[in-house]
Amino acid sequence: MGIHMHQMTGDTAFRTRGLTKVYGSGAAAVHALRGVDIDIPKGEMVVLLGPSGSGKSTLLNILGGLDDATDGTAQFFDHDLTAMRERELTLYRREHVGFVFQFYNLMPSLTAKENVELVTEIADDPMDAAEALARVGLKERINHFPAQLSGGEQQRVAIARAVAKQPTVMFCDEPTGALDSATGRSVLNVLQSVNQDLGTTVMIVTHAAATAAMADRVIHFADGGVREVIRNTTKLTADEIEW
Ligand SMILES: Nc1ncnc2c1ncn2[C@@H]1O[C@H](COP(=O)(O)OP(=O)(O)OP(=O)(O)O)[C@@H](O)[C@H]1O
Repeated sequence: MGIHMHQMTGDTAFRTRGLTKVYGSGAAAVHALRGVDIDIPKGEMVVLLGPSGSGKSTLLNILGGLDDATDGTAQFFDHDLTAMRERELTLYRREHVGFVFQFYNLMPSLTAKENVELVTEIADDPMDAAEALARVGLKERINHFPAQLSGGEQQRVAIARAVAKQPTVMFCDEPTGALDSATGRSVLNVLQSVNQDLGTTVMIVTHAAATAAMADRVIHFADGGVREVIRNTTKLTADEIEW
């Protein structure tokens, strides 16, 4: 496989087979993933639900190239993530992946625009930082520092930062976990528009079960495995879901 992965053949963004993750060993071993088989078509909005400790974040971290698997395979289009070395995973993350976490991870000493520019400066074909911030509704706030922004606004800066690199996929781990319901709704609205307008595949791990109504596909996790996958025939908008 080449260093650059611009060629992405097929319509399946992710395919895992027997994906297994064991942390530690011996008596202390934790089986976080016990043989996960999933297929995620490109362009979908996917929501992962399940009890605490069921393996959702572990799956997201492996698909995002942040962690390695113990066994099994995880394909990103026709590239095998589980066969990649650290350097290839770094390039995969840089070129294709946007991350959004519960706690926004913004640099406090940088403005909203500068926080986004941290990413656009190293991306291949980035969106203009101001444009990314306008897309998440922060046109008037680009020169504010994180401490001058609300939680929801800070999360939208984090989303703008992820979106600005024009990633193939966005992984969001509890993106609304620290937000009240109205603010959470505005963040989901932004993620929905990224998925619909830019065609970005979006995967959201959440404890907010109502979010499932926005998804194309809902994956229910339990005990390190997939318990059920539901495909929604109709989707609600972020404004329509009930919290
Ligand atoms: N770095 C690690 N070292 C050891 N065990 C870990 C590590 N990361 C996760 N685990 C364990 O793996 C299991 C799965 O954790 P994971 O974070 O994937 O679950 P989750 O479904 O995302 O949970 P939550 O909803 O609480 O975030 C848990 O038992 C957890 O304690």
